[in-house]
Amino acid sequence: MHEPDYAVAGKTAIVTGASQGIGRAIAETLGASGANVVICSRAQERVDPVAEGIDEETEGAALAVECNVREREQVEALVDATVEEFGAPDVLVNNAGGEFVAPFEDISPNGWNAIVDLNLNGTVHCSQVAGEVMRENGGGSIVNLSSVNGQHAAPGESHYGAAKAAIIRLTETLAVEWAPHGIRVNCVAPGLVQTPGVAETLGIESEQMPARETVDRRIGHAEEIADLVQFLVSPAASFMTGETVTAKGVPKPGNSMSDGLGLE
Ligand SMILES: CCCCCCCCC/C=C/C(=O)SCCNC(=O)CCNC(=O)[C@H](O)C(C)(C)COP(=O)(O)OP(=O)(O)OC[C@H]1O[C@@H](n2cnc3c(N)ncnc32)[C@H](O)[C@@H]1OP(=O)(O)O
Ligand SMILES: NC(=O)C1=CN([C@@H]2O[C@H](COP(=O)(O)OP(=O)(O)OC[C@H]3O[C@@H](n4cnc5c(N)ncnc54)[C@H](OP(=O)(O)O)[C@@H]3O)[C@@H](O)[C@H]2O)C=CC1
Repeated sequence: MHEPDYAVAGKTAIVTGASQGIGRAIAETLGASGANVVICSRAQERVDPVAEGIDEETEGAALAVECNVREREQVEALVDATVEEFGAPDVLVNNAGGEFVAPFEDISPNGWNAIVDLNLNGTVHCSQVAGEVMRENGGGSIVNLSSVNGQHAAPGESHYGAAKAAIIRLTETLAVEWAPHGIRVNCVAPGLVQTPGVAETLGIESEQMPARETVDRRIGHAEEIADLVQFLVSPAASFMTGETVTAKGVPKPGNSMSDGLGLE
């Protein structure tokens, strides 16, 4: 009888931006399933406790590395540290990302570059550097974090939306280019998920629906994105590459809008 295989035990996974929020949930989920997890953020003291928790409370092992994904040399050091500690990465989750909400006319060149650099170029650096090791090692699996903002327009999200849309096309292109190397590349596009970053950026502090009338779905949990990522990097998703999977919850009862986020 066939049983689905969601196993990641013994795999080596790099998760960027894992000091909190979705990245932390992904790292803890993979660790709980027995993966060796390498996590990074811009501050060593913020990733250390997460790695300690994974080491102490899960089957998996963890290594915490300070790495700003916008800096190519730091990404190279991250991958070097991974290889030294656990061997070649089997999994890369490009989760580090962020934004500020502002009208297009109020975004300075530096502000635009900061968001594109973090979300898009950070994904490029990590994919190129880790991808090289994966190719030499005979394969792997990459998951990129896009957003519903990469699929639909929303006011105040021009820079972030452009970067997250580009990540979707990058996912598709790498899936084609790296298929011969045994590397699957997929993407997840979450709707609104309760994280410290969202609380800070959008001022949403609780499970309550945002005040904005158009947002008609409940806010997601980071673990609901982590479970999807685990599926995508597992053997159960061996027939999937180049896909962007949206996870944005079901519309509230009685809602007649086809897109529950109200984004056009
Ligand atoms: C309900 C809806 C449903 C919406 C439906 C669902 C949508 C989900 C939305 C959630 C998305 C998330 O990603 S939530 C996670 C968000 N978390 C975060 O963003 C926290 C992480 N933030 C950061 O890392 C940073 O603050 C980040 C914004 C990337 C900038 O990094 P830097 O350190 O390089 O940036 P800074 O030096 O601070 O600033 C760089 C430039 O950006 C400008 N800048 C910074 N903040 C600015 C602002 N608010 N307005 C204008 N400009 C700003 C500065 O003035 C600088 O430009 P100059 O003055 O010209 O020099
Ligand atoms: N939450 C949501 O509603 C949604 C989130 N997303 C995407 O999911 C991902 C995670 O979001 P979320 O958990 O909400 O974000 P948070 O802001 O809560 O967490 C962001 C994480 O990224 C790290 N980080 C930020 N900048 C860098 C950098 N330059 N280099 C390395 N690490 C960095 C932060 O750590 P530190 O500060 O310690 O460096 C932190 O661990 C992002 O890509 C986001 O765009 C997409 C759709 C919806």
